[in-house]
Amino acid sequence: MSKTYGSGRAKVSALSAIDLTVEPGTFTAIMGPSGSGKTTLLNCLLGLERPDSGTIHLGGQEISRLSETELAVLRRSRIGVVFQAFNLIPALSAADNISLPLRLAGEPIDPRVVQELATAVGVGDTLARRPAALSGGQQQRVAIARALITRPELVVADEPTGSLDTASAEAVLTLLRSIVDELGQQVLLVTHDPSAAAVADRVIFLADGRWHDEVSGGSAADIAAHLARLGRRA
Ligand SMILES: Nc1ncnc2c1ncn2[C@@H]1O[C@H](COP(=O)(O)OP(=O)(O)OP(=O)(O)O)[C@@H](O)[C@H]1O
Repeated sequence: MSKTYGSGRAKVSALSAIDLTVEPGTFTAIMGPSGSGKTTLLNCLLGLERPDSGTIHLGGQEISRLSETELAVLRRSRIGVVFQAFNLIPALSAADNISLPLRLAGEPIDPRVVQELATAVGVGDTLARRPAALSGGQQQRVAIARALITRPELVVADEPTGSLDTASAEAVLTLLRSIVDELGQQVLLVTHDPSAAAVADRVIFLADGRWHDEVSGGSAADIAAHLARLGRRA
């Protein structure tokens, strides 16, 4: 898959010759220096950007060929997204934030299911509160519950621990790991943090918009050393 921005002298090759298949039940991290194409890759996967050429597969389906309407349905029902900045709606309670994707899809909301999911991610006793009355770690757990409420095949997490203290970050990573191990869903994590990436089964390194290489089962130290070599190259 390739993606170019601009034209003529302003042309930037954001991604070149990337062929990515994210397998069910796996945890994949994407790393790379600033400008290496991580956000572009996520945006293509979410259907927010279209690759110029090539393919993206999700669960055996080629999503790069879907229409805008099909992509909107895909984003609403088959992919859950977690951002660094939580992106919760301030005026809504935690419970209403969690159930928002169902409401937007016009699907019925079962308060017991919301309660069960909130309890599973560790915010079962804060459902009536608005985001401002929650800690950063609690807000991210609410955001993860919101990402999971439609039972998506894929959860995409873009620097989900970037705004959290170390203890909350570790708790969120453990939670993301359990989504893969216990629920069998797949997680794709974009991170600059080698200790976050070490939670993944497989770490893909991008450099200059290209798939550079990958490491499976590496420790945080292995991943940091790899990233440092890439950074020196860039
Ligand atoms: N909308 C755009 N128009 C033009 N160029 C863009 C656009 N979006 C990204 N780029 C360029 O594409 C390349 C890849 O950018 P991208 O944001 O995907 O990198 P990244 O790895 O996510 O970086 P960071 O870690 O800093 O967020 C960069 O050279 C960037 O300047």
